Amino acid sequence: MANLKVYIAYPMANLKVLINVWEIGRDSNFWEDPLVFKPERFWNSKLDVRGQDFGLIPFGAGRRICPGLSLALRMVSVMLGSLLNSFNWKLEADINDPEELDMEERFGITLAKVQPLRAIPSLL
Ligand code: HEM
Repeated sequence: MANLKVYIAYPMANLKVLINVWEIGRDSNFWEDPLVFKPERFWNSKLDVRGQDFGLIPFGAGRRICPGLSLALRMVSVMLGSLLNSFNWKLEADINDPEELDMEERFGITLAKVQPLRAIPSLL
C-alpha cells in the first residue's frame, strides 16, 4: 500500500483533507519505474480503481467518490476503442517517435500538458 500523502487545511474551522494523488502516482515505494509510461503494468494487476486501493484512486474514494465511476469505466474503453477502430491517427507535426513528445506538465489544480497533445484523425 502506498503511503497516503495527506495535506490538512483549516479554512474557517472546517477541517479539509487533501490527498496528493499526483505524488502517490510517482511513489517509487509503490510503483516500479513510476515515471515510465508502462500501461502493461496493469495487465495482471489486482488493483481496484473503485476507491479500495489507495495506490490508484482516479475516481477518488469514500463518501465523495465519483458517482459516474461505473458509467466512465464502461464508456472510456468503448469510446477509445471506437475512435481507434474508425480512424487512422497520426501525431501533429509528423512526430513518428512518441519519445519525441514534449511531456512537460503545467502546475495547477488539475494536471495539464504545457504542449497539448494533438492527434490528427484521417479516414481509413
Ligand atoms: C474517466 C472519467 C472520470 C473520472 C476519472 C472521474 C473522476 C472523478 C474524481 C476524482 C472525483 C472527485 C472524487 C472525490 O472528491 O474524492 C469525481 C467527482 C464527481 N464525478 Fe467523476 N470522473 C469521471 C467521470 C464522471 C462521469 C461520467 C460522471 C457523471 C455522469 C461524473 C460525475 C461526478 C460527480 C457528480 C462528482 C462529484 C461527486 C461529489 O462531490 O460528491 N464523473 N470524479
